[in-house]
Parts: sequence; structure tokens; C-alpha cells
Amino acid sequence: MSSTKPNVIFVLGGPGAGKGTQCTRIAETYGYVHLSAGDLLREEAAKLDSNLGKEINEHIKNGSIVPVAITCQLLENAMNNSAKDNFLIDGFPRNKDNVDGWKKALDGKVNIQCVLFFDCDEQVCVARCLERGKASGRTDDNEDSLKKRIVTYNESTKPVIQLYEKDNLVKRIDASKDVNKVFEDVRNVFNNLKSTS
Ligand SMILES: Nc1ncnc2c1ncn2[C@@H]1O[C@H](COP(=O)(O)OP(=O)(O)OP(=O)(O)O)[C@@H](O)[C@H]1O
Ligand SMILES: Nc1ccn([C@@H]2O[C@H](COP(=O)(O)O)[C@@H](O)[C@H]2O)c(=O)n1
Repeated sequence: MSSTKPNVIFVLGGPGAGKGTQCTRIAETYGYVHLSAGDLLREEAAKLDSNLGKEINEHIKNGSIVPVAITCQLLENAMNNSAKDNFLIDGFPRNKDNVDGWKKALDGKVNIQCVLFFDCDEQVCVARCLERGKASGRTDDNEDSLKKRIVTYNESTKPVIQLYEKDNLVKRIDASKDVNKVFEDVRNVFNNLKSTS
């Protein structure tokens, strides 16, 4: 991260809504650095042969949210290790603890440009994750974990999206369309985005 205040876009939506897929395309097209909180946690857990690694893996399998101090530190390290200034933060903030922890650590140090909300029907999300689960190797792309992930999304993440709606930051995108159509809508958002740095 350079000395200029970096731009941050939070990317939210249900499990399997297509956040990662669209972030990859946004990164290629608009030069943003894609930081997936879930990927960072999975990588960290794989590195750690410790209780902390086990704790992260348990949260992932149960679809519950890892304490923010861990996730926020991973995100902050990844931003500090990047030479770029535009970040897509995928899958964060996921609950009130995430919001509060982020504010404590980074409020005022970054510009939140918007919150991209990939809105997708629950059944479609579950079907996509189950299909992905045939090859993903993820411990949470199965029926049991998905039930829990959907509960976490409905009970903890939706209120976060509503919180940002009050600040007019949310750009809702219909994520049930096919990948190219969703990206057309994403492009509309980016073409109208004001640079705040
Ligand atoms: N618009 C789409 N139409 C159909 N399939 C899609 C679409 N977008 C993504 N997919 C597929 O659905 C699965 C989930 O997509 P992706 O990993 O991007 O979701 P995600 O929101 O990042 O999920 P998670 O939060 O669980 O990591 C992938 O197998 C992906 O190829
Ligand atoms: N802010 C976050 C983000 C993710 N997690 C945990 O990782 C799991 C997988 O996340 P994906 O975005 O890759 O689907 C998620 O279910 C949580 O257990 C988290 O704790 N905090």
C-alpha cells in the first residue's frame, strides 16, 4: 500500500453468489487487487499447525465467523504488502464484529468507495456451492455446512448490508443472471464510480 489513502470496495452476498468469480474479472479489467477474506483464512489455517489453525477450520466448516482481530490483521497485512492502492475486499465485513473491528483498525485510513452486493436467491446459491463442491475440496461446500452458512448470511451479514444501505454505499447487482450478464451490470457500477482518492 502506498502513502496515498487506498480505495476499498467491500464485496458481499450469499455463499456461492459469485463474488469471487466477479472479483477476478474486476481485478483483470479495472486493476483492483482482489483480497478474499475466506481465502486468506483458509491459507492461514493451512500454514498453522496450532489451535488457532484448528479454530479457523472449525469456523469455516460450521459457517461461523472467525473473530475479527484475526481476519482484519490478515487483510491489513495483505494491503500493506501490495504496491497498489485499489482493493476489492471479498467476503468482509460479514457481521457486526467485523464492522467494529475494521473501524477500530482502519477507519479513516482508507476510502470505502462502495459495497458491491451480489444478490442471489438462496436455492441458486446452494446449488452453485454444491456443484463447486464436486471439485473445490472445500470443507464447507456440502449440505450440512451450507445450511449453517445460509443462517449466518441471513442473521449476521444481511444486517451489515442494511447498515451500509443507510450510508447510500450499496450497489446491488442481480447475481442470478449468467456470469457475463452479471459482469455487464458490474461494469455499469464501475463506469459510474467516482474516484475518491
Ligand atoms: N453468474 C453465475 N452463474 C452460474 N454459476 C456461477 C455464476 N457465478 C459464479 N458461478 C459459479 O458458482 C460457484 C460459486 O461462485 P464463486 O466462488 O464466485 O462464489 P462466491 O460468492 O465467491 O462463493 P463463496 O462466498 O462461497 O466463496 C462457482 O463454481 C462459479 O463458477
Ligand atoms: N470475514 C470473514 C470471511 C470468511 N470467514 C470464514 O470463511 C468461510 C468461507 O468464506 P468464503 O467467503 O470463502 O465463503 C466463512 O463461512 C467463514 O467461516 C470469516 O470467518 N470471516
